[in-house]
Parts: sequence; C-alpha cells; structure tokens
Amino acid sequence: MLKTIKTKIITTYSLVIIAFISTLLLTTFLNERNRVLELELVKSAEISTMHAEILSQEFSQYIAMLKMLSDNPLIRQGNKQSINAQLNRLMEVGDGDFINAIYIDQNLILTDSKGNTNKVTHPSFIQGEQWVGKEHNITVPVLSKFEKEPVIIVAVPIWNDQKAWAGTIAVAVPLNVLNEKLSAIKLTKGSYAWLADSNRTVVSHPNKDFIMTVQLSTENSESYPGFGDIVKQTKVQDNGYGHYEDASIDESKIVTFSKIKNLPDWTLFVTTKESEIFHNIYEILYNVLITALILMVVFLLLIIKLSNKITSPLRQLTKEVKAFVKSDHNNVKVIDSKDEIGQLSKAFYDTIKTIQTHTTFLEEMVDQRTQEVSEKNIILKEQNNKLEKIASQDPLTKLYNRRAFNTLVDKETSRAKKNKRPVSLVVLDIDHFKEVNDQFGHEIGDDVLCSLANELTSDNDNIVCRWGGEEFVILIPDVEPDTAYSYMETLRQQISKTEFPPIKRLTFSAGIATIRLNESFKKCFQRADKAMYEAKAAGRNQVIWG
Ligand SMILES: Nc1nc2c(ncn2[C@@H]2O[C@H](COP(=O)(O)OP(=O)(O)OP(=O)(O)O)[C@@H](O)[C@H]2O)c(=O)[nH]1
Repeated sequence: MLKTIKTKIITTYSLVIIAFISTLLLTTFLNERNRVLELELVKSAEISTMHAEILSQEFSQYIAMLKMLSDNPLIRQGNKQSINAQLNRLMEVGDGDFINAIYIDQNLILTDSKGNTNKVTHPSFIQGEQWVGKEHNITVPVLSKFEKEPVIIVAVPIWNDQKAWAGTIAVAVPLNVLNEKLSAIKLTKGSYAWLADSNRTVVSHPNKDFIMTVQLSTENSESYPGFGDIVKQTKVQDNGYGHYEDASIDESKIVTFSKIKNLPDWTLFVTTKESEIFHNIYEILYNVLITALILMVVFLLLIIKLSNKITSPLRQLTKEVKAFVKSDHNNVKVIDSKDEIGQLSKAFYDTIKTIQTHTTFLEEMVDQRTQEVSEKNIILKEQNNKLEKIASQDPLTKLYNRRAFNTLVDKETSRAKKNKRPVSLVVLDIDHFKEVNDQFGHEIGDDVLCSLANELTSDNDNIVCRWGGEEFVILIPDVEPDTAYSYMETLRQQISKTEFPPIKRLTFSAGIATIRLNESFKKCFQRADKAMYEAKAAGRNQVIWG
C-alpha cells in the first residue's frame, strides 16, 4: 500500500496532523467545557438570585400598598364607602397585577372590588389571633369562589385603636401575572425560569401543562433522573444548583435555584440546556477545526510539492537505471545536485561505468572462448567422424563391419516395411580362398579381398558388409527379388571373368533371400546363409535362392 516515498510522507503527515487536531480539539473541549460550565452556573445562580429578589420586591410593594390602606383611619373604622373606593383604587395602582381586591371585616364578611359580598370560609384567610406576630400573609395559589383561575392572596391585617384585629385587606394575584413576570426575565438562550410554591407545586412554568399539576418530588423519577436530588437541596439551601436529565427529549440540563424572601419556602428555578451552554464551545471547536483543516490542506500541498521535489530525481534515476538494464540506454545521466540524491546518482554512474568495463572485458573473453570452443568442436567433430567411421568400418576393405551393418539393416528394414518395398539379403563367400592364401601369401589374399570389396560396392544403393574372413553380406533395398537375383547373378559372372592379379580367376558362392512379411532379419539371414552353403555344396560359383 505504502509503496512510494511520496505516499509514505503524505500518509505520515496526514496521521500526524489528524492526531494533532484531535488532541487540540479534545484538550480545548475538555478545558473550555469545565470553564464554561462553571461560568454558566455562577451566572445562572446570580440570575436566579437576582430575579428571586425582584419577585420578592414585587410582593413587598403589594404588601406596602396594602399596609398603607390598613393604616387608613376610615378603613380601620370599617367605612364601607371608603373601603370600596380604596379597593378600586388598589386595583388601579396594581396596574393589572391584581385580579381582585378584598376587604374582610371582623365577622369574616368579605367585600371585593367587584362588589361581591360573601362569608369567608376558606382556611387560607387567617383571622383574629392567627394574625398575632404576622405583618402579612401570602397564600399558595388557591381557587377562590369569584375567580376562574388559581390566585395568590396577599393579605395584611387591620388593627383597631385597641390593637385588636379589625379585619383584613388583601389582593388576589393571578398565576398568569407570575408567569408574565418570570417570562420577562432576560435569560440566556435555552434558559427558562419557573416557580414552585411552599407545597412544591409548580405555579409558574413556560409549559402551561405543568402549572398546578406537577408536584416536585425528592425521589429521582425515570423521566427526570437527578432532579430529585436538586429538590432535596432546596429543602436545606437558599441557593444551589444541580444537573438532571430530561429523558423525554434526551437532553442534559442544569438548574440553579433561589428562595424568595417574601414568599416563604417558594423557590425560583432557572433551567438551562447543557447543549446551549456548550454551544459556544462547539462554535470555538468548529472554528478551530475549519482553521486546522485549511492549514492542513495548505501544508498538504506544500508537503506534496516537497515530496515531489525529493522523489522526482529518484524516479528519474530509477527510470534511467531501468532503461540501462533494458539496454535502451548505455549510460545513466548524473543528477546535478550536491545532496544525497546527487551522490546516489553519481554512485550509480560510477557503478554502471565499472559494470560496462567488466561487461566489455567479459564479452571479449567470452568471444575468444567461444572461438576456441568452436574450433575445438570442429576438430572434435572431425575426430568423431573419423572414430565413427573407424568404429563402423572394416579396417581392411573399408566396408561396413557387422556392428554398423546391423544398425543400417534395422533402419532399412523399417523403412521398407513402412513403404511396403522389398529388401533382399545376400550371404556371399569366396570359393577356395584358403588356396589363394596358401599359394600367394596372406598379403595378396588381403589385396584380393580389397579388390573384391570394390567390385561389390559398384552399386551405391546396396549396403555391403564384410561379415568376417572371406565372407560378405549385401543388403539390396527397394528392388524386386528377381531384379536383386539378376544383379547378383550378373555380379557373379562378371567377377568370375575378372582377373585379380596375380590370381587368374576368383569365384564366389552366394545365397539370396528376400525378407518376408513379419519375418525377422535373423530368420532371413539364416535362409540366405543356408542357400550360400547349398551353393557351395552344389559346386560353388553360383547364386541360389534361400
Ligand atoms: N589373406 C587373408 N586371408 C583370410 C582372411 N580371413 C580369412 N582368411 C582365410 O580364408 C581362408 C578360408 O578358408 P576356408 O574356410 O577353408 O574356405 P575356402 O578355402 O574358401 O573354401 P570354401 O569356402 O569351402 O570354398 C582361410 O585360409 C583363412 O586364413 C584375411 O583377412 N586375409
């Protein structure tokens, strides 16, 4: 895979850069994550405390308004007309925060700004001795007889001149006022504020379905794992924070909480999605990643350029060496550089020069040796031919000897068989040759044998062999039996008339046989040999069929 230096450099570079960017991003993420989370928690805690304070001040204002009225002499005296006027005035200065203004007299008869009158029975309206030591009372949301929605009753007592409870003056604050006030709180994106009363009932929340229906529990539920622990904290701390999971949207959230001074045991929560908190980090990481990628590409281009600069002379050198090996070039160009590649190319050049010198020397040596070998081969061939001839020749008559004849017979008989042509065999023996030797001596006998051999080989197509002593065998191929016989008969007559000085007359007896279908040479020879003996027995100087 990583075959070339270039791919090795680029792969190594890419891996190093990827490892570097990953480490950079991871380190940035881990460092920034904790720092941002800490900052966000501090900020969120401050925001929730501040808004708890603002909400508390709202209620302080309501209490201050009610307090002013409760000190009004006419109201203290229970002046109906004045009370009605003040209740209406209260509604006006409430600027929409109140849904109703209420007066309750000593007999618990309630009069409101809408003109309703009623006997109070609701336990949230405290009376008489219950007011001792209390300057005001704020209820949890209650359902009043005159309102459609739950209201928070903010009430202050009216004391008579004898410092005895003379009645109560109160305003009903609808829950949606709380919602409006909370939603007016400026929070970071993905954050929202909400409120739980002293019974841990959610009384204000961006999700309307939660209002007056959700009761906070100290148990960790499956829907909000971790939230129970935060609720537990609210019981013992005025401020705090914690994490929980919103399983319904699979989102981690952080929550800071603060108690509200004028609303005993009410808690203001600020919830923030973790993804929003880390949004900035992701943005930083994204920017780092983009910058890193751009730099990576720029450096990659530089690396490619650099590796090309390094590897192109190497490729050129490789090409030249390959061409030299293939004999396309008879030289390698030296790369004009002082660096390692230049040195390598010079080393190649020197090596090739040395190889060329050695090659030339070797080629010359091989030529010389080849010449010598071929000369010796010629001599050897001649000598082989001579040896071959000697090995296959009768030394006296130069005719084929038995060994060579047997080989030739095999060849001729197979050829004849293949071509379906006849082959005849003649066994020939000189008559009374002993007498020649005895009379003229052995040397003359030898001369006569040679002269006869010459006569026998007058027909080139025949294969003539000196079988031994004064006995000859002739193979007559490709000739019909009668023709072979006639040839032998003519030869016999001719020889019987020829002089072989110093002897006057020489005759021979011969047996002739044509090789039969599927007959072996041996069998045929026996027939011819037998016929030759018959010729001898019949008086010699004749040719007889075997
Ligand atoms: N000079 C000479 N004589 C040879 C050679 N080989 C065999 N002889 C002689 O040939 C003679 C053969 O004699 P025999 O076998 O009695 O036969 P023959 O005298 O020819 O009588 P027939 O064959 O019966 O007609 C012997 O005297 C051998 O010594 C040779 O190479 N040179």
